[in-house]
Amino acid sequence: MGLLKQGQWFDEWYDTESNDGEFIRTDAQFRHWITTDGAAGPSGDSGFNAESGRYHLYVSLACPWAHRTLIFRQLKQLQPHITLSIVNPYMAEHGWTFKPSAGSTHDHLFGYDFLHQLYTHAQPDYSGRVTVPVLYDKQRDTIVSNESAEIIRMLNSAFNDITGNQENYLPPNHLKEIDSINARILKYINNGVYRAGFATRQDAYEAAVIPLFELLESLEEHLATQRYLLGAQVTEADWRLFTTLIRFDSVYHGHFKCNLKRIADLPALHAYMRELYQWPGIAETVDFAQIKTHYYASHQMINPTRIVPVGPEQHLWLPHGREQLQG
Ligand SMILES: N[C@@H](CCC(=O)N[C@@H](CS)C(=O)NCC(=O)O)C(=O)O
Repeated sequence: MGLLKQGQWFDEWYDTESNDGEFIRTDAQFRHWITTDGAAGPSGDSGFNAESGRYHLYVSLACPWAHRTLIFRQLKQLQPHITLSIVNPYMAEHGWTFKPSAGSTHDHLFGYDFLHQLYTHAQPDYSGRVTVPVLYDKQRDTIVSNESAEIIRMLNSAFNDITGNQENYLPPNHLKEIDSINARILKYINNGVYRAGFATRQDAYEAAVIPLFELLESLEEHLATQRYLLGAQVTEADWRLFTTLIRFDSVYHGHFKCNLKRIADLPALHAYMRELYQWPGIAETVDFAQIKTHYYASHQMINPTRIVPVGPEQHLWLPHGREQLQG
């Protein structure tokens, strides 16, 4: 684990000491947008037109943020149009690396060994963390975006004319609600598990775990009568929640000490998660071997023996029974 400073790689763990033991996530720095006609998006430069074969996605199968982008590539049938490289799940002194193993690939664009080389290729004096996902433009030879929340919004609509897939996970009449529920889920769940797991003081850990379970319990209640977060239609908010839920029982419960309950103990949430897992094309984006190897083997300060637990047994193909909920 490390970061770049003025284009130089340093092997350093997250600094929590200057923040009272709390893990604070930094903002992604590449914020351009692919649009249908190349017009500038909400941030960044213009000129990133949606085109088949022009863009390349770098992901880790372990990473919940990168997983969002893989899911949207799948849902929006973008596999033939956006090529893919998958980093090795083990992340140590060099950060993310390219070392083909079960499920991981070479860097198909440059043949680099390390993901940080891609960052300095795009910006030689880059300073900051080297994260996945990365959406790369082969034509302009630069990074379009390394912010998953924005990449999935591009994938949701920019390529519609190319794929003919018009499914919209951001229905305009629900946009405000989606943004508002996303913000709570990001703070207390998606990032909450990391704030619990990376905390280096008891109070910082508890300050993350308690509200995490409060929100999970309230979603359990909500999803007992609502099929999806916003009612009858699956939206972006559901997919953003899903990538944390699906990792919960195998890594966040044990490794990150989020252990008041398992998702398997919350019947509505578990059935909801199973429905999303069983959605066409989604189970193939979930790789538990990579997920467990990444977290348990890479975070040596949390798990010094690097032993990867064998369990838990999961029953993700049990019927979800949620068809009867009307929304
Ligand atoms: N804001 C980013 C966060 C991505 C992120 O934190 N990815 C993690 C993997 S799960 C990463 O690459 N971490 C490497 C590091 O922080 O050094 C996004 O959502 O795209």
